[in-house]
Amino acid sequence: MPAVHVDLSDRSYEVIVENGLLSRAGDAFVKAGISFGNIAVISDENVAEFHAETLISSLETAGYKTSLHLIPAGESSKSMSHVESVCRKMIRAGHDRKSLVVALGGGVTGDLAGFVAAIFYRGVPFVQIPTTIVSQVDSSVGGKTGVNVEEGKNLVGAFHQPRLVLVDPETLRTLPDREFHEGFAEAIKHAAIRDGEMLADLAALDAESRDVPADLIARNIAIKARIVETDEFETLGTRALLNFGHTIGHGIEAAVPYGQMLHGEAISLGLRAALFLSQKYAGLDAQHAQSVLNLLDKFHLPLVLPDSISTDTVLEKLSRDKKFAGGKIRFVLLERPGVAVISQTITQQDLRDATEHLRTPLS
Ligand SMILES: NC(=O)c1ccc[n+]([C@@H]2O[C@H](COP(=O)([O-])OP(=O)(O)OC[C@H]3O[C@@H](n4cnc5c(N)ncnc54)[C@H](O)[C@@H]3O)[C@@H](O)[C@H]2O)c1
Ligand SMILES: O=C(O)C(=O)C[C@@H](O)[C@H](O)[C@H](O)COP(=O)(O)O
Ligand SMILES: [Zn+2]
Repeated sequence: MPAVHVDLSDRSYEVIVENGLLSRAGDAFVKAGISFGNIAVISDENVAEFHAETLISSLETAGYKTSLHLIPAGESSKSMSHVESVCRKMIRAGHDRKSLVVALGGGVTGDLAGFVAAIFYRGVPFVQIPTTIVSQVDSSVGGKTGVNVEEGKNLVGAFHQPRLVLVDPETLRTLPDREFHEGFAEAIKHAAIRDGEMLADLAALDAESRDVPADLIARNIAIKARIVETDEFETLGTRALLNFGHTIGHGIEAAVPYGQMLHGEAISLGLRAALFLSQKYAGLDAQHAQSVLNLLDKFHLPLVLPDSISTDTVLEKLSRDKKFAGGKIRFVLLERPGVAVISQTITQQDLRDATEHLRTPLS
């Protein structure tokens, strides 16, 4: 049973990765010492249809009292208005500062439910039960919670670590193909910045099989956990490495109505742009850049920016990126597989050139 300990002093927690874990969630809660009797399960309409009953019956069998709160599926639900509506429904269902929030779903549900937990009655604990590749390899760990606004991605939120993360890879079986493949952009990101060997393992993986090895998920979580442990609140800079591909990626994701381009799809484009600048400024050789592009392509991820998305809009959306300080952006570049660095010298013109580069067909 792979498990990853996330060591953050009094905010430390376990991430357990195990096939079939959803139906044993109640026991896992008891084992983890979760004593809050009143649980608000937050999920989206798609995920709830497949997985809410299994979770709720396991929690209730273990003695927990639950209520279920649904948001519509998709990125446009990651908004302040849905945060308010979920909070108000939880109050009406009798939840208070002694309640626990459980996020059952992908990154949208996890980010929103985590933010609800951060502010509900000024803060209650929460547990992540991720059901997409994005959320299992990335978003359920690390404590970044929040919502999007019209002006840009994730611009309102809070750091709030979960108490426990339960990953059941079998839940991936019900995920549609597009949503399954998009998540590999984050795994490829982790491999690129910290684990060159994982690039080869991902290249050897059957991109169409839903039997995603628990070990592969756990390796991704461990990469993220080790980085988060060094810089939980992204004040020192090391955590920004996890933003590889996200500067232009977030600009693209926010340049179209939320949900039109999935997070992993936008990050795939953002990774191509970052590889372009890495070749120019960080000495990344063309062969290594091409191997990352081939991997993104293998998981059917987009690599060419549609003409309908204007470079000016992408640049305007990314101008509010949280990594801008004093007019300079911390931009993540790859030197070689497994080794990423943060540059402070990327200019507006570089960002424009890299976005324009995305219009060229792959060589
Ligand atoms: N907090 C972080 O560190 C972090 C990291 C990465 C991404 N994110 C955020 O995560 C979000 C993207 O997450 P996502 O890609 O998981 O999107 P998502 O949560 O919208 O899930 C994608 C789609 O799959 C459906 N779905 C989810 N699990 C399912 C299942 N098991 N079976 C059937 N359908 C299922 C959902 O209903 C949705 O329609 C973005 O908002 C991104 O900014 C956050
Ligand atoms: O956890 C992090 O740190 C990450 O950067 C992980 C990213 O995959 C994720 O998309 C995150 O939400 C981006 O963070 P942001 O601070 O740029 O919004
Ligand atoms: Zn991401």
